[in-house]
Amino acid sequence: MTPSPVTVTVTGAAGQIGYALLFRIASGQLIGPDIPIKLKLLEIPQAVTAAEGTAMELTDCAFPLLHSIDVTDDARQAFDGTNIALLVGARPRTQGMERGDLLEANGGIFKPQGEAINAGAASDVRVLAVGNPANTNALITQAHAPDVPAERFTAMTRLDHNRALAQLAAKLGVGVGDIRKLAIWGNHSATQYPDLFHAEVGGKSAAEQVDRSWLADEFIPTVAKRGAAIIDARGASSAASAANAAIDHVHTWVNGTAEGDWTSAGVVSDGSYGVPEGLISSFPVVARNGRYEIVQGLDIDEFSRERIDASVAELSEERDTVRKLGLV
Ligand SMILES: NC(=O)C1=CN([C@@H]2O[C@H](COP(=O)(O)OP(=O)(O)OC[C@H]3O[C@@H](n4cnc5c(N)ncnc54)[C@H](O)[C@@H]3O)[C@@H](O)[C@H]2O)C=CC1
Ligand SMILES: O=C([O-])CC(=O)C(=O)O
Repeated sequence: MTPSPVTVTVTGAAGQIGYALLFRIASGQLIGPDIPIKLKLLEIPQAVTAAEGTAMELTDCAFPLLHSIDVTDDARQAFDGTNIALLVGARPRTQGMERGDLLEANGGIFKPQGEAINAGAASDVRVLAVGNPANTNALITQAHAPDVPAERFTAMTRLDHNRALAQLAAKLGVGVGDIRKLAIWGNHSATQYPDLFHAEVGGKSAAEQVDRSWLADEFIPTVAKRGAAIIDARGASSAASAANAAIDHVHTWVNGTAEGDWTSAGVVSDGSYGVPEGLISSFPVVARNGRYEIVQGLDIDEFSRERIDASVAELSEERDTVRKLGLV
């Protein structure tokens, strides 16, 4: 028997991540290879025609799993019945814009989307904020969807996680598949903390296999500033790697992490590791029974503590700013 279709909403569908993401979703890579997909694409009015063009190309792929495609500029319609909401469309920072201006502009996008999710999404909805500032955009969305359990709102730090895996694998001359238990903590920003102290390579501590100066002066800044390095090189921000990470995030959420491993995701803090309750911060997480859970009981040394605290302080400041703006 064919499983019933899953409805996936993608915002910012006409953007560069949207173009790298939609074809992979429609081909069955988001959840599983047998599950039909109903796509709902949300764009601003000026970009609806471009999104319709992408929808025409999706049709032309004749993907067996692609059940239907709706394109709209109406958030209520886009999130009606949605099971998985990928919030990609966001207001980018432009010249002269302060952080507060950026948060306010994004509040104008994510608040109505939260309300629309609250009003019409399926009862099992899962939400991933990709658009930056991803953690605080997820928080704003969650604040406006009080009827949806808070744990369903997440922010994407899987790209940072994947970047960290690739950097460590190259350094040690191993495959990314040989690395376990790496973690990104905090904000999806340059303050994030990629943590090797619990990571294992070949069953041994990763931190013990690299020297401290490489870890502190090369690994951490390379991972944390990778987004900016891509913009410098490409003249545009990461798109295919971001789409890939969004696929990974949802696939793991639905299908689970491997035994003895974990991944990284921005999830609502329950106060673990001193991260204020309610902030959407990246943690090491396992996915079990369709839920992301924060890995508990890790020892955090002084080196890690300082860096986690600095990134979490930035998240708290962002929350204070959006509170003052009445957005949460
Ligand atoms: N969390 C992460 O790891 C990463 C996040 N990003 C972020 O993802 C976001 C999207 O990136 P790109 O696709 O490259 O940007 P883009 O500028 O190519 O596309 C964004 C699209 O969003 C649309 N949009 C704007 N407001 C909207 C609204 N209210 N409703 C629906 N659509 C709306 C725009 O019309 C545009 O088509 C950016 O905020 C970027 O900074 C990018 C890479 C990694
Ligand atoms: O800075 C950006 O817009 C892109 C981004 O988040 C990343 O590549 O990590």
